[in-house]
Amino acid sequence: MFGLRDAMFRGERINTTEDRAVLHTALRAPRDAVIEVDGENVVPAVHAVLDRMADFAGRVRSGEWTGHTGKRIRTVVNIGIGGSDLGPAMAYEALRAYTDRSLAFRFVSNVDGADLHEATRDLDPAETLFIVASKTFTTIETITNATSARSWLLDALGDEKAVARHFVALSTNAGKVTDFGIDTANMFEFWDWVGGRYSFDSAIGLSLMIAIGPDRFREMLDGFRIVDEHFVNAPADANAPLLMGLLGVWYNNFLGAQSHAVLPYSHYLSKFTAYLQQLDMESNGKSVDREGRPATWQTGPVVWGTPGTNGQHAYYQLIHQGTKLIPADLIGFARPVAGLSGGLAAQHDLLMANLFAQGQALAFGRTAEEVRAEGVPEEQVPHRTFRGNHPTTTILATELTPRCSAS
Ligand SMILES: O=P(O)(O)OC[C@H]1O[C@](O)(CO)[C@@H](O)[C@@H]1O
Repeated sequence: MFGLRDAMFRGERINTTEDRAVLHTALRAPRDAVIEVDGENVVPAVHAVLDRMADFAGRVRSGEWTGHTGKRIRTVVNIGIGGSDLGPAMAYEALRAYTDRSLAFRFVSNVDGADLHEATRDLDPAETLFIVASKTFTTIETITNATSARSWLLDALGDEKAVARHFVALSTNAGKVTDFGIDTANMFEFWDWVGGRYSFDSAIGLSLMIAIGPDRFREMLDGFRIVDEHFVNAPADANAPLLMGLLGVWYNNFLGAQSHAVLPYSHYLSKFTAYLQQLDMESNGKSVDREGRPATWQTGPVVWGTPGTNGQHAYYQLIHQGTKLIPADLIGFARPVAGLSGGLAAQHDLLMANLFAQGQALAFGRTAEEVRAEGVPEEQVPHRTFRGNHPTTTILATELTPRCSAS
């Protein structure tokens, strides 16, 4: 495992089926780092794109970048799917408290025309910027939605030249971007060594950078880097990514768990589990090993969950009292986000009390004796008993900030 980890950080082609490096970690490397792919240091190119993104994001945020008619951009619509949607959409929600509230952001992914319709029906085309996010620029959903968005814009503005002010592309494929009709001057590139599901701190994060600003975006990259360095340097028995991975192997293969619940006690993390589903299930959705031989072990669980406390009133019953073993991660923050005040900030204590109570109940359950001691009639005792001993991990941070969100 450590050998593969180190090969990954060195930029070796550990993705053997696509013969590629797996180097999303280079996206958050400091300016003076040297990370080579095929003998070329990729860090200067990473920072050149980050600088271009920062310049563009700054101009949209300040109003200097206007639409074709000279109106200020008011809404940014990201069109993408999979990693080109889930990452920026999740991070935008997570960091909403840090976003420029004078701008609106929408994320369109589904090829169902209703998605684009609902995202644009109340918008003024002259004030709308579309970001077409696609690593390959061949994905049918994204190209279809981008084509429809261009028609929507041109129907209103009636001039092909408007496309240059209202469309930018995020991609590795300059040829396809040009074929689509977006000038490569309006393209922010990334590279084939960035896997789609790991891409939101590449150019794919442009919508997020416009929302939170370049400085906050860089703080987020710092958070990623802290975890990268921890993963490389921490000893095995204190290495959080390693331990969490091993716990997954343990639950799945030795305790027979079929799924893994991720339960954030933060409304801002409402899209976190959906993002993790791609990260984990697209990565581990395999039934052969690296050499193509049938796997004789469980490769990955079904990842699922929604924010607490909503789930408590829906499916927690099955976690506590059902017949299945469902390991769970409970995620919470000591402080509410800065934007909350008064009674709404005070509700944070109630939220966190729920998290701690759930962790306790899942671990220790409620024995028949405890239930009887509460005066529950004997015939009700089996129905009120919780067996406990459900594996959980409680992940606590001080506050949901850009740096912390990446960790
Ligand atoms: O960014 P693209 O090339 O449009 O791909 C979108 C998504 O499709 C996939 O390739 C798989 O369907 C994902 O890995 C990727 O995130």
